[in-house]
Amino acid sequence: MHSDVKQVLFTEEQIKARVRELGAQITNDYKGKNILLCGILKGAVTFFTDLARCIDGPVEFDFMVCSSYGASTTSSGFVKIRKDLDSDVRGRDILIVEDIIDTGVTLSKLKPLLLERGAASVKIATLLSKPSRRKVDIPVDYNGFEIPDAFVVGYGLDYNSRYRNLPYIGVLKEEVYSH
Ligand SMILES: O=P(O)(O)OC[C@H]1O[C@H](OP(=O)(O)OP(=O)(O)O)[C@H](O)[C@@H]1O
Ligand SMILES: Nc1nc2[nH]cnc2c(=O)[nH]1
Repeated sequence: MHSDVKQVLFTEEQIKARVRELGAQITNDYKGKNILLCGILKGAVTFFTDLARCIDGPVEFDFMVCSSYGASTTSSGFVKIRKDLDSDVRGRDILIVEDIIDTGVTLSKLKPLLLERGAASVKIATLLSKPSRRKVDIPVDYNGFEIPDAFVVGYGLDYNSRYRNLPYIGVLKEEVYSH
């Protein structure tokens, strides 16, 4: 375990097993469909690549970069698209892939946007969800794990751009924040 981490919430093995379950569920639900898998960079990248390999069926990849302002305090947080999808989404079955849903503001803006653009369907897969932090009610179609209101890192999630490469999900020691 990294010396900055005080507790491992989910081990590499636990994550792998859960991602396999989600992949099987998605495979079953999307039979006969061609999924446009949309990863929200950067945090989702690890989950995205693992989940994609657990889906048995046709999948295309696309990515977005978003940032939100005011999301932690208000449901009317502003979400800026820093990099848009390359694909024309009209008539496509989109599965948005996120690492974590916190306030829900990011997805509450993205989902209607993709539907407005003419997507046939838009569903959401997230590795982690913090329901106690929700400001906007957003239906989550595939959820890896519900977690309490603790700041977690690893498996794509960062603190100050670090720890994304940890293979597990962990809680940082308080002293790491106070420096
Ligand atoms: O539910 P919300 O409160 O809207 O928060 C969730 C968003 O915040 C995180 O991204 P972040 O802005 O940290 O960027 P990153 O993925 O590049 O780390 C996460 O990946 C989601 O996109
Ligand atoms: N890295 C990281 N980003 C977040 N964004 C919202 N909650 C979290 C969290 O617990 N960890």
